[in-house]
Amino acid sequence: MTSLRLPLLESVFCAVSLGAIVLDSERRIVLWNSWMVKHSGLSHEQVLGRDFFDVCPDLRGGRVDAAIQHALYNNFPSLLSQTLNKAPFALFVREERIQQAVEVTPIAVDAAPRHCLIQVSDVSIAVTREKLLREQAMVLRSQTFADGLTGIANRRHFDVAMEKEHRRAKRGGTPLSLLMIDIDHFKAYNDHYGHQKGDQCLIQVAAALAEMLKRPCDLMARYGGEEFAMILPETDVEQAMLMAEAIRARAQELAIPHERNTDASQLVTVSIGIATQRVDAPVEIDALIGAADRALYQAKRNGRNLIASMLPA
Ligand SMILES: Nc1nc2c(ncn2[C@@H]2O[C@H](COP(=O)(O)OP(=O)(O)OP(=O)(O)O)[C@@H](O)[C@H]2O)c(=O)[nH]1
Repeated sequence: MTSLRLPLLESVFCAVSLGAIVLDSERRIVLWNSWMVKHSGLSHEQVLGRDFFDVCPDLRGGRVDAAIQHALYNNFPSLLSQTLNKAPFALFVREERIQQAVEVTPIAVDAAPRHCLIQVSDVSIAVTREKLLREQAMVLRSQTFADGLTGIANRRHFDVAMEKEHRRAKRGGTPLSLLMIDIDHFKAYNDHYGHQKGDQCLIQVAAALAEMLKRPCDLMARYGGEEFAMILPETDVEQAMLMAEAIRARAQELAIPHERNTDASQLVTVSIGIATQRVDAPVEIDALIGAADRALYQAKRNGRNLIASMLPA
């Protein structure tokens, strides 16, 4: 019976679709199954009886080495973390290195010192699927925070960023400015040139103004239909004024014709409202937004293509 069982066991080991290697207590290879032959390109004859680290020199001193020592000398099994050991063995499928999960288990052997079994599973499909899912999640996340028309940050992104920057400004004792930017007479633009041209105008203005932001914490978002908001951390009133003037000028420089604009240029122009939270006078977010809105209204009332500033109360 025993004489039948050994060849049967060996056949089973060779038939399984994962890598199986058995090492004796001297770390010599006593079993190297067909899966290993197929994917390593090393035949039984080339490996059996040889020192494991002569066959796989790259693994010497690494995590697989430590796991083998644990199994042989401390009788501890190990499961190697996949994130740290993506593909320790040089195993390939169609010239692609196989992503691996490796398990090292001590094995008690009758009348001989302990051996160990190394199991290598191909997890390439799972790893690829996981990577794809992660990428899809990132795309979805960026879509959730991006405006569908202009591609800049949307209102939700603005709300999250505003909360964060407001907290940061309070904690760090730094000023925080908010700009509300609105295209002048945009209803008339749509009526005159059509909604599609209106969309193109929004895309062009959004891209040009967003490009002006150079610091990583600055954010431009589409706040409403034809209204944009800019969060400028660590920016005081004077700096915000300079930025707003540069934005106003940039919008006009785009030279988008707007025959129905009351501005003499007959080009698309923007009005801008500024509100700044001073270091010595912190306010709630709503108060800051309210002040920027009122300032924008003031700029419109004063004639458009203008900038106005309000103190948040
Ligand atoms: N094409 C286009 N138009 C939009 C979009 N969102 C809002 N609008 C239009 O923007 C216009 C905004 O008009 P109003 O709020 O009356 O203001 P306005 O005509 O820009 O005038 P002032 O702001 O006072 O200078 C409306 O006609 C909206 O239909 C959009 O995504 N695409």
